[in-house]
Amino acid sequence: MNSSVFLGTVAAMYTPLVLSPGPCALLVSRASMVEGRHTGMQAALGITTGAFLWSALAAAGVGVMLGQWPGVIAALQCAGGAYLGWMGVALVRSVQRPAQEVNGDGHETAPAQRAYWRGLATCMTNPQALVFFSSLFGALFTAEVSPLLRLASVLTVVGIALVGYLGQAALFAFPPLQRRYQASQRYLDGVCGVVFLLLGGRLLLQGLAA
Ligand SMILES: NC(=[NH2+])NCCC[C@H](N)C(=O)O
Repeated sequence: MNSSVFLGTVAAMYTPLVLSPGPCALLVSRASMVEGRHTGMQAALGITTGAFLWSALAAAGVGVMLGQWPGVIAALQCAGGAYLGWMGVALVRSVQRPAQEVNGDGHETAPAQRAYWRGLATCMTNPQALVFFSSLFGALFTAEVSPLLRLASVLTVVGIALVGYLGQAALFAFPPLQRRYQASQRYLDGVCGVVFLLLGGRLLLQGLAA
């Protein structure tokens, strides 16, 4: 496979992952709608850092090795499940709190900075990312792939993540969308929370059963 076909394959595989709905997309869109574009962008940067780490691991061949150590996959599934579940519980609980507190700044000392770390943690424990980078994507990097092409692949992933998630952050900071979200925040947060809880629970069960 020549280099441009290889990088085209990387892009064609990764782009649908970025565009598909999931915990990362939820995190960025919610951060942008609730706390504004700056916080949404920090979440996007955190996710991009995670995409960099995942793709670098995959390009270094660790992704495929992971698939051969079921214990590591199981541990990651448990960690990911617990993290998603914890975010789900926090969202569901926020629904019961008085409205101001949900948006309140009292304990949200550095939401933007926190959003970065949340983005990174969400990406690293994202079940979709785990499956993608440890199997499909990891399998691209056979022994013949040169180090330069591996590096270019990582940069391709980082570029797509950056454009995709910063784009989502900008889109959801659009005032009419923000207003609409804020009008039904409790309802949407409850739904997001339950989705996170279900995803997390399923992942945890998979990890424990493995
Ligand atoms: N590095 C990533 N982009 N992670 C996978 C993201 C999958 C999905 N789009 C989500 O938002 O959850």
